Amino acid sequence: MILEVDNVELNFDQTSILQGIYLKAETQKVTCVLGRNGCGKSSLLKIIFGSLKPKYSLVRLNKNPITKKFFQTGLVNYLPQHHYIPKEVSVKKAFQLYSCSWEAFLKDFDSFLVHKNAKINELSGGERRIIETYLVLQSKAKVLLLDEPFSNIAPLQIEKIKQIIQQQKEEKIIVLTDHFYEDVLEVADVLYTIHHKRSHLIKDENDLVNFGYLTSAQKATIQQ
Ligand SMILES: Nc1ncnc2c1ncn2[C@@H]1O[C@H](COP(=O)(O)OP(=O)(O)OP(=O)(O)O)[C@@H](O)[C@H]1O
Repeated sequence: MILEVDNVELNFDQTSILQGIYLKAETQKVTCVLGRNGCGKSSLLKIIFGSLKPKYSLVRLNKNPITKKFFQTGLVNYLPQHHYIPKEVSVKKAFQLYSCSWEAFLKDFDSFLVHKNAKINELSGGERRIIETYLVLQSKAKVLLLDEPFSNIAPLQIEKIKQIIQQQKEEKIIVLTDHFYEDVLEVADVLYTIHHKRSHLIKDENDLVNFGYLTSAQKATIQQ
């Protein structure tokens, strides 16, 4: 499967945010977007998902234009930056609601056993985020849009999330953005940055310096 988003043009009031964006994502290749705060990464994911209407955009799946909001097709799932599971729902109920196996989850995240009967808002922010990320990753949707899946998560759990991303990419298109750039670089098969409103395909870490995302010193640390 191939997802393409083309010619995105987004303005908020009189301010131009995105212009002429192109992004291509495929199954078996995790596609990542890096960029400075406020460059429009979350907006781009929302535009693909269909929850933000830009001035112009064209989303195609296997070359076929998506003519309605993408989320209405049931083919796409989206991890927003904010919590999305209603706070009164119990942890166990959340797994039922999202048709996901609690037992399978415990195999990867055994420390959550004690939270089985807790309400979701009784968990820490990071614990809640792990569950929300996991439920999106395990959903039946063929296209997954992940906005900051690594933020607020402890390193050991990030490794688990990355392993699940690697498993899921075999059959799903995954587009993700996060500022944990070392983790992003590790999972990324294809990498874009948004710079001066436009998308740029990244060839290597030098590009990330040239497009003003990393300092030379940060680049040197990655290469060690
Ligand atoms: N609803 C809105 N109304 C007006 N401006 C908005 C709105 N949503 C986002 N913006 C602006 O659009 C720009 C892009 O925001 P967006 O959240 O897409 O950036 P981002 O790259 O995801 O940032 P970050 O890395 O900080 O999460 C920002 O300047 C933001 O202030």
